[in-house]
Amino acid sequence: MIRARGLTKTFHRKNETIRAVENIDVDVADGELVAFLGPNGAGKSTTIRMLTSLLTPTSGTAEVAGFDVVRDPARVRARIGYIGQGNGGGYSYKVRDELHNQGRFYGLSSSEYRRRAADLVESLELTGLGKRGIQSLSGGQKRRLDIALGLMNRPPLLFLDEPTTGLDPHSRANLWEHIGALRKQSGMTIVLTTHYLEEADHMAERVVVIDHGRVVADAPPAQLEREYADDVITLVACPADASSATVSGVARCLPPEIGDIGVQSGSDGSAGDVTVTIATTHGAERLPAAMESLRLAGWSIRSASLAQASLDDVFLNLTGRSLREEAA
Ligand SMILES: Nc1ncnc2c1ncn2[C@@H]1O[C@H](COP(=O)(O)OP(=O)(O)OP(=O)(O)O)[C@@H](O)[C@H]1O
Repeated sequence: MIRARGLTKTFHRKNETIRAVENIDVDVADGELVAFLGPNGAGKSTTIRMLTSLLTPTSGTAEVAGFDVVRDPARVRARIGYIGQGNGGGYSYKVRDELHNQGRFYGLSSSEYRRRAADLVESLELTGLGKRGIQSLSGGQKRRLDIALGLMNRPPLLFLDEPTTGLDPHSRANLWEHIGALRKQSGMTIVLTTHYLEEADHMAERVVVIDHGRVVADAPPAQLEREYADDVITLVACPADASSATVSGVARCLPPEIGDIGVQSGSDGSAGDVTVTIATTHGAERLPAAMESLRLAGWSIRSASLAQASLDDVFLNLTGRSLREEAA
């Protein structure tokens, strides 16, 4: 669906040169859901705007839905839906009129756009709102209307630029349910931008991490977490058998291949405890083995916890900065 090579966009403002996107290669297969993840100003929207033919690349090439974005922008636009960051509907218009107008812009016949609008109103839970002015809709309803507008032409490829930013958690979950259902119905390919880590983690099949205009990683979220971050097991133990359990021996009783082991005397609860941390891959599988090894060495386990690697850890390890903190 998408094949971009060396995509670059440089803006010139007064005496300033802004390298918004530098040399991005990206491929998206038919039916995939890919998230572009990165902090504010990373270049996500600029990339999407080049892929949707709204911005001309400074250099590089992109084929989208089979057509070159520079040579054949009209054919690209006929095959995509694009939902930008702002709400697309005109505020003084009514929901149904906006949908019908969108259908007209795409050259659908009157019966076609009426049928399509009715279907989308139903599947995006906008039933009963057709005659409502757009300004009176809630944030979640407005965003669902945006998606309906982007889908009027039945595009095989949908671009969503921060679809859930500004929505409360309930509306975000609800929007995702709708996107998931539409995807199931139509097998649509989706490319979205987000800085919500959980969203990229749970919804996307592949995450393209973008920082300072460059792709710094591109893989399924689980693979990124395996390759660029560790799970951390924390065990708090106390000696069950004082004769064999020594603080200095605690690391030795764990198999060395389990991961990077740290040992500290004491815990929040008691100075007689020992706190063991293990940075490792596949933490969930290794946790029981670590507990068993400690038990066999004469420790009794007071508590065990597992912090699984997240996309924020991935971002931190790749860039030295926390995406979560930057977003906050
Ligand atoms: N039209 C423009 N003129 C000048 N600079 C621009 C223009 N559009 C974007 N930029 C700059 O390019 C860089 C990338 O911006 P872009 O909007 O692509 O980032 P983003 O990752 O989408 O950020 P956000 O998450 O905040 O939307 C930023 O430094 C931005 O200020």
